[in-house]
Amino acid sequence: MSSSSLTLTSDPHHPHQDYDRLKEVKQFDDSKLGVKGLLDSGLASSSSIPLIFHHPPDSQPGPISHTRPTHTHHSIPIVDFSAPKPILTDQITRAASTVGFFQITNHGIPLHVIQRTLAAVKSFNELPADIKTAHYHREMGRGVTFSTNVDLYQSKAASWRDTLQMRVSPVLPNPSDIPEVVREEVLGFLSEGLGVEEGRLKEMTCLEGRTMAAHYYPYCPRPDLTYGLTSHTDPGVVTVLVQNEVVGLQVKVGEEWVDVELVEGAVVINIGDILQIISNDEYKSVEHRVLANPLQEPRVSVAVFCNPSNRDGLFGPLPELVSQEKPARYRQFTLSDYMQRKEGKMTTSWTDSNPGRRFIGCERYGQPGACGYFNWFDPPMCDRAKVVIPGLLRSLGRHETEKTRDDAEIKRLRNMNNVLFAALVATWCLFVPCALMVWLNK
Ligand SMILES: O=C(O)CCC(=O)C(=O)O
Ligand SMILES: [Fe+2]
Repeated sequence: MSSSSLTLTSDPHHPHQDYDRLKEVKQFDDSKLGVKGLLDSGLASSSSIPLIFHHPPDSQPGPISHTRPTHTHHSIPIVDFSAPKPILTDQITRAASTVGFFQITNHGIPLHVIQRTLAAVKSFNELPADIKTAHYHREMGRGVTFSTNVDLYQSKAASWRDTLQMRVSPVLPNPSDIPEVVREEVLGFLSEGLGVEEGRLKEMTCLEGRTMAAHYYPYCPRPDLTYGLTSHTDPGVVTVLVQNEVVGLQVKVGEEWVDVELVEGAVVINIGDILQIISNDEYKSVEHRVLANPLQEPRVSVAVFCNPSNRDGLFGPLPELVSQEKPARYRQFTLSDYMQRKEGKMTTSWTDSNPGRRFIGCERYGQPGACGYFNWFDPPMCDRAKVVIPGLLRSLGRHETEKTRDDAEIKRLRNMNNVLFAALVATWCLFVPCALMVWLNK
């Protein structure tokens, strides 16, 4: 679909009589324009953005100051990585067990590497629309997706952001993938801060499943109505993030939303849900969000999520952190179960147009009241497979019906056989004594 044939409702007071949100979300997604394309095609004006991006009035951010950061009672700790080890362990442990976020400086990653990475993400998002649309899809099984909001069909309102997501482990496509060194060291400190062996988290494959999300937050004409990224916690072990010079990331500390201050060259680290569980609640996975960008300059960030790569092993609070005074707060779970619960259930489609193609969707997808989350896991099927597979399935179905009919017939004949045999036996039982009597009476 081209931008000229895309019409999206904008006015919240006069929505089109038959405004169908899911239909408009799908039209927008099928257009493959992304938020940046929407903006460039003039489908969002200085005073309005499409209704699919409007968050419910009670959760809208309201007026946003162009001169943030705002002053709050709290701030996100900045840890100087060149400090002596005991100080580092203390600072990182303290941050991880309170606000769940910290920034590190003097980590040894050259500033130009960070800047180059962010510049590459910006350039990709600013490529001509026809080149970018070729990359736009949300099939997670391919390892790379580019789309507006990974949870576009799951959330109640879309957010003003396009994301390129990549699985970067076990094979790292780019050897200069920045945050690795830091990530390894930081995990070492976090293990030590927990009082467990330095390599403990690494041993549990906590570092090995890595996904990178490169976010692009273009200028939003109505940042008071929508978000760049809604409030969430990260599901994994830790997230390592670099951001450009446009603010927007906020962390919830108590009842306050605290801006993550811009520190040139710093790397932001936050604790994810799995580390909170493994640490038996010593470390905190804290809610954070990104405000829609009110500035002409786009906000760019690159996050690397570290997850255990062993999806079928059991995870839970480390035994050395469980005691009578501090019993286990969580039971053991496998990562597959955990992710399915978080993301939705993997199901295989058997429709004629997508026979055998797997998708991830919320339970009861398509039924009234269900969440509407749907994501193909497998790539699209070729036309020949769409003809051949349903044909084979129909033929299999026919054979199964015939087999069921044959089985029923065999059963009927067996029963009849049994009846006849019983009749034969009965006849013989009557005939033999009769014949014997006749013979004896002779
Ligand atoms: O863009 C950002 O600064 C935050 C990204 C984030 O929180 C995420 O991808 O989970
Ligand atoms: Fe996050």
